Amino acid sequence: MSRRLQTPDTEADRTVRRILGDPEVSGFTMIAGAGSGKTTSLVKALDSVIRTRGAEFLANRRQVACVTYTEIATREIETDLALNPAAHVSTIHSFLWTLIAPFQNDIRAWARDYGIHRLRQLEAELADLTHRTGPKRRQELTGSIRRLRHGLDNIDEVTQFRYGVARNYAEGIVGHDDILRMVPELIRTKPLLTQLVARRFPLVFVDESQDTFPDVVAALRHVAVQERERFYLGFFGDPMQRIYLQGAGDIVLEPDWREVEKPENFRSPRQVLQVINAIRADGDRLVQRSGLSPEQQQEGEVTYFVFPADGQRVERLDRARAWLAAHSTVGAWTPQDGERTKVLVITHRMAARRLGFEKLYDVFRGSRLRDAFDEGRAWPLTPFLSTLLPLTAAAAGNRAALLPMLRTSSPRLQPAVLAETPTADILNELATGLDQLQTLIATGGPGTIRQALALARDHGLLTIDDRFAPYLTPAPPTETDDLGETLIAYLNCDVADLAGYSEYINQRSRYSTQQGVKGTEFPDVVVVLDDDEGNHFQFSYDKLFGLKPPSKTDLDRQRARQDSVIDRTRRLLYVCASRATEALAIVLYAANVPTATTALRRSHLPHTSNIITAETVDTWFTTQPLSATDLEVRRADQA
Ligand SMILES: Nc1ncnc2c1ncn2[C@@H]1O[C@H](COP(=O)(O)OP(=O)(O)OP(=O)(O)O)[C@@H](O)[C@H]1O
Repeated sequence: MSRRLQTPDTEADRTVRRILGDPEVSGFTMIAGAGSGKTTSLVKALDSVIRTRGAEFLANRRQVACVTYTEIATREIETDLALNPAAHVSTIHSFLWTLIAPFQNDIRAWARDYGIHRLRQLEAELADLTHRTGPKRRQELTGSIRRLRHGLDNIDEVTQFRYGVARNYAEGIVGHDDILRMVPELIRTKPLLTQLVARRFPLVFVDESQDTFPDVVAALRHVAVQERERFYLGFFGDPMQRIYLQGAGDIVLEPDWREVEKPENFRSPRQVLQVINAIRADGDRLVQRSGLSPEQQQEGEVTYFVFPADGQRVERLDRARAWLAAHSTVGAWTPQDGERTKVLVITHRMAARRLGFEKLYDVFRGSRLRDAFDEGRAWPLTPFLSTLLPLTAAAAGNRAALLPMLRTSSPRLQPAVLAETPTADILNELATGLDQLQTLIATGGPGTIRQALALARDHGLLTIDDRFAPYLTPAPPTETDDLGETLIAYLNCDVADLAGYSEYINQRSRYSTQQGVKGTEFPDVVVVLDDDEGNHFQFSYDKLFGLKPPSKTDLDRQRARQDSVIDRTRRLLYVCASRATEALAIVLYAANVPTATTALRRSHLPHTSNIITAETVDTWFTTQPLSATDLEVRRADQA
């Protein structure tokens, strides 16, 4: 039985089971703090539905749906449920696609309408440009208009629409953003679809509801209201853990929904719980108490470091970890302890340097794809992350997985092509392409990203996004726009660097972004507070600790009780600090160390009486034999 299912039931779990069977209730929200066991309760609720209604669902081709925020969460919950076929666990995009995929004509009609609407918008923008607008924006708009027109001209030829990251109607690809717009809209406007959702998925549970898109929440609410007798909706979330600006935040209850409380915390040791309650005191003031008995709850450990924000950040962080390994009474921190320690960074430079993708980082840092790069969803990287790297990994170790993967990615394995070309020829061509791709990735070198994409396109391993087309020719354009410059620089990078980036984005390295760490937990956590020379506009630890004055916009927003950069940063710190199950280290990089040290001491944060400085760590470090130093930490990271 899974770890989550083995935990003792809480009052909340019993309440959920009771209201799942109550005809007067058609939904609930479980809004509770970090580590309160929301995901655990979600798994238990799924398990309860499977046990009570699983056989009936399977006989009628129905399932209980669980919508998660990340692929990693999907895999975890599926494992907890032993892949039970009565449950459908998926990310929001994939769930929405499951709902709409059978309605190919509706997809075509929607895509045509939306395409025409978007085309008008782009054409109007182009017409409104004045001579003061630079040539780059004009080129970008012209390119978008040309691609969209091409898509609309060919949309009637598409035999089967598929779901991909970037929109390409000519190839039948509906993009990520389209799905988020299209499916909620169709659910709300097509009564038949509303009924079918309820019939196919009589219960839908949504995890991380605070970050779920408001349109999706509204569409599910619409189904709940329209199909009240047949449909049940459960939301699990925590507004204090909202990371994304577009998240739904609080969920307003319908009259027949219930609010299930879960006041305990089962994850944090005593000192860490004091820290996260203190962070939350400046937010919604929710105070958690431990759900464990005094004997079960550990004391834990919290350590603060304040270091200068200079060129020595990475080295100092290594030394801090070595220092912790030598001084900590709780955490391990040492390289030998493998997976125990997670370092949470807000920008990626530190991880990029250590994991060997600094060139990629630099390419995207200056581009408007920067946020998407940070979150692992920049479209130029998608061919590698979602197709080519998994394909080469499967070719090396799990060949049985290859064909199903190629069936999804390869345009040569689509029914229309298969009907005209001998399958053996197609498979040979794909195998040759894969062999060459493996060799290219193993060899690497400048410009191999361009070579790998051209190779994948020529051998039909995947459909290449239209936007690459001008840059994959032997003579790419010399005059181009911002995006073009980013693409050229990206294509000139080394394909071997993508491995480190992929490890990182998929949370398989020792580093993780603070934005991407929700829902997880680790024994020892280092939270790096670094505004990285003030370039990350959504978050600012300097503003949170009063080291930098709020801007006029921040003040206006605060006065209007709107979400400000300070609120967002506080929530980010809350998410990060609450990941530690044993020991927490907070490393603040500051322009002025004495001021930052004083600010930290004066903050509400507990255990700040002994803040470790760079001098303390450096002095200790110089007296250490080499084996205890950062070299060991560095070697373990690279391994
Ligand atoms: N009833 C329980 N008894 C003991 N431990 C529990 C119980 N429920 C959850 N836990 C443990 O507490 C930790 C946090 O649980 P879980 O991840 O479900 O919380 P969460 O509320 O989803 O967390 P977060 O929102 O912070 O990601 C896990 O290690 C889990 O095994």
